[in-house]
Amino acid sequence: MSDGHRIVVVGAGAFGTALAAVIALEGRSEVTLLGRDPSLMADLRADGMHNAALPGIHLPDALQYSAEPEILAGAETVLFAMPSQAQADAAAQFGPYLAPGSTVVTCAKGIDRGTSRLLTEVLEAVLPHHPVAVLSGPGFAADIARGLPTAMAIAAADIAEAERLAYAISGRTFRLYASSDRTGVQLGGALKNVLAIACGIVEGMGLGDSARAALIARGLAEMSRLVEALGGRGSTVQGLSGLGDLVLTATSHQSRNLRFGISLGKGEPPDFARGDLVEGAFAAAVAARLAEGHGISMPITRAVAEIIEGRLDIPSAIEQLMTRPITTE
Ligand SMILES: NC(=O)C1=CN([C@@H]2O[C@H](COP(=O)(O)OP(=O)(O)OC[C@H]3O[C@@H](n4cnc5c(N)ncnc54)[C@H](OP(=O)(O)O)[C@@H]3O)[C@@H](O)[C@H]2O)C=CC1
Ligand SMILES: O=C(CO)COP(=O)(O)O
Repeated sequence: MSDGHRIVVVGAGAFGTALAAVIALEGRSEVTLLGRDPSLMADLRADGMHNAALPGIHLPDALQYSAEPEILAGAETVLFAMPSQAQADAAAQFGPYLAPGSTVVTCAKGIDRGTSRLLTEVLEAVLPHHPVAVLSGPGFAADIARGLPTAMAIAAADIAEAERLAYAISGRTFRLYASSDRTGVQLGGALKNVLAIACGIVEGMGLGDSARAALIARGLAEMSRLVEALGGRGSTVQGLSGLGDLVLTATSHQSRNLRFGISLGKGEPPDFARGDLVEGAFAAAVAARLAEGHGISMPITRAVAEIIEGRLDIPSAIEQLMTRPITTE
């Protein structure tokens, strides 16, 4: 039975559809998936399946679909599940329809490229009268939508708000842990994508699993330095968003960021058969710029950014990383 909490998930891609499906499966909150394409939403309603984003996965009967932004007026909580670089536009587009005081949760894993700002800052600038929370952590959309056990983090400035959201969104297969560190939780998601690309390069070049483990551990140190520099808690990235998500995406071929890195490592053009979104390819340069601006060392992130921009070849990047001055851990 629903507790009467109403949630709208905006963005009918893989993650938005999976989140809406898993919330509907539990039935604790009423949930509507809001997409921009009316014909897609009509097809989802008719077929109970999103063949483009989540092929072969049945969506729960309780899930409702809409292409009408007016539906937002009835929601206490709104999840923004579009890509990072679309979050500012989405806030401008959907903001006027939001119910007063409703909470907006960014579910994207990235940093705004145009402004180098965190997504919470981007959303707060456009939606100053709405609390802004962050959902991030390890979980592939297909696993979540299939009802496989998954755990993620949800962060709000007010921990009581994070706990309220965790309860409203969690279910038997999808478990959210509450946090008050929005900076740590969102940077954990954004930066792990950059490190997954690095691990893909290592895999594509056949450099071995030991190199991958070193990247994961040293990458985690980079993450926590940037989190602290931007006012978060370094220890946050030792949790689900950060280490948890890095282990997942640095090792699973389901990850688009890992697959992109593998292509780079093999010297092949990336295979974007379905126009795959590779968030780390946007985040690398922004994170490297932020690190430089704050005077902190993020050599792996910087190398990934320079490789993607074509300013550094992979053998030189490896040489640079391996010949840095010997230091303490
Ligand atoms: N896929 C996954 O396993 C996971 C993804 N994420 C994160 O979720 C985010 C989205 O990824 P994912 O769902 O995979 O991406 P997809 O490419 O599958 O879907 C993105 C969706 O965003 C919609 N969209 C784009 N711009 C806007 C806009 N301005 N307003 C409303 N909707 C918009 C698109 O709608 P349209 O079709 O109308 O253009 C599309 O449906 C990323 O940041 C990703 O890192 C997080 C965890 C897991
Ligand atoms: O963030 C994800 C799982 O937690 C999805 O990773 P990719 O975007 O690399 O596919």
